[in-house]
Amino acid sequence: MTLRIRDLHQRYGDLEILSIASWEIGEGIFWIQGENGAGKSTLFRTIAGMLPYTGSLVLDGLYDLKKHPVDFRLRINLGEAEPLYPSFLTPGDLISFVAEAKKSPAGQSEMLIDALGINYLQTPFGSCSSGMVKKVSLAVSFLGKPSVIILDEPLITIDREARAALFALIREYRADGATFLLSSHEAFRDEGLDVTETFVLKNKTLSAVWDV
Ligand SMILES: Nc1ncnc2c1ncn2[C@@H]1O[C@H](COP(=O)(O)OP(=O)(O)OP(=O)(O)O)[C@@H](O)[C@H]1O
Repeated sequence: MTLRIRDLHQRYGDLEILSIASWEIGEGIFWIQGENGAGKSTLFRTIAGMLPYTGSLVLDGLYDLKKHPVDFRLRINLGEAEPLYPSFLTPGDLISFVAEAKKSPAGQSEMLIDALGINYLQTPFGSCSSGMVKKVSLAVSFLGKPSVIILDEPLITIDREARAALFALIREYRADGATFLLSSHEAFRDEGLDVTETFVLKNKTLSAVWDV
């Protein structure tokens, strides 16, 4: 079992966004659908250990986020839908910092920088285009040896070449055992991605979708 959720509740103030009694996935590529505001980004941030929650989240059958926060976070990466970084920081700074935190193997940062065409390593984020910021956020979500990579709306703002490079990386990491949770309002059908299962987030919970 790659990821197991039990009795997960997530709220902002008095507003409950998630109430998931039980959800489990093995290895694969999972597409998470949902209308605007359904709570996909909230779900992803919660699974990535970025928001307080009640319930249990277990990765690889071994690491409970509450009991093993460091081991859990080392093995799960999140690429945010609309990433925001301090304007004074450069892509080079961010990539080196995350590479160290994620125990990235030698040469991996350079491979990702090259694959995604990141050519403004020393330009502060404040002067980078939104597509460049997004490419950097995608690059850092592949650093280390993650069991699960969550990509929230990975296709927004990136150009055609970066899109092709992203799908190639997803296929490569999947072949190496990584599991993906992807959200997108666009279908992935034409991209040659073998989606294992599709779920829809609706009424605060996840349900399987059989006929997409
Ligand atoms: N920090 C926050 N504080 C309070 N409410 C929030 C916060 N973040 C999100 N919400 C609310 O929680 C709900 C779920 O938002 P979320 O961004 O998770 O949805 P989403 O499915 O990712 O939407 P979209 O497809 O539009 O990106 C929305 O009603 C949103 O307004």
